[in-house]
Amino acid sequence: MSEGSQPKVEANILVLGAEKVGKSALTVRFLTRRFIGEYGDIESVYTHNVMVGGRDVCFSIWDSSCPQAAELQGWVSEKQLRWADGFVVVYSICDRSSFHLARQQLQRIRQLKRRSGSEKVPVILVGNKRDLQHRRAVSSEEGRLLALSMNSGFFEISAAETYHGALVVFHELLDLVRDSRSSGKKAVGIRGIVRTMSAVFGRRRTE
Ligand SMILES: Nc1nc2c(ncn2[C@@H]2O[C@H](COP(=O)(O)OP(=O)(O)OP(=O)(O)O)[C@@H](O)[C@H]2O)c(=O)[nH]1
Repeated sequence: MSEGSQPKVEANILVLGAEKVGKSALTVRFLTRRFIGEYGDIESVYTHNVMVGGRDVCFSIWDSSCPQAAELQGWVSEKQLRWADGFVVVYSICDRSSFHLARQQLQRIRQLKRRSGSEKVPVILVGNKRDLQHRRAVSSEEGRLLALSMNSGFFEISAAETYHGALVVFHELLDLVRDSRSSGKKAVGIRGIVRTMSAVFGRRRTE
């Protein structure tokens, strides 16, 4: 099939994280290649059509706003979880409390996704504001270890400094989403084969 006639890839991406970590800055940088500086607190879903690796991809990106109430800070709603194919969990390397919140959100995503039977969950942990080294409060090692423990991807970027960091995060997440879809199909395929085999052999044993 020529590349042109391949169906468009759709990916719903939920961007999570504490207040002021740079969720909007990361999202807008990916959408527009630009860093604006100040963003409204409005929660938005953006659609972004782009070619990735020769494929037509439609990203829907939900730039979530962090719940105000402290007890809901680590909250990820079932609606958000059902909507999202992949997750970007953002913290600021200058803000330890945002790193702890990221851990809570990663745990909640895995817990809820496991309950729904999803083994592989496409998630990227992002340590933002890497340009503020003099104010660093979370080491790269801590970020890498948290990502490893949660079986998620990991990048330290600066949405303020470059477009490339944002690009890599969303493209890597797209790969994880496509991998999880293909392994999901394989799993169904394998389950289907096992069911057929057991139906055939099972029937023979009882005949
Ligand atoms: N130095 C630096 N500042 C950043 C970076 N990314 C975002 N900021 C600043 O951090 C502040 C918050 O950025 P936002 O993108 O609004 O953060 P947010 O997580 O969407 O914030 P809420 O919508 O309140 O949850 C703004 O003043 C941005 O200019 C970065 O990479 N480096």
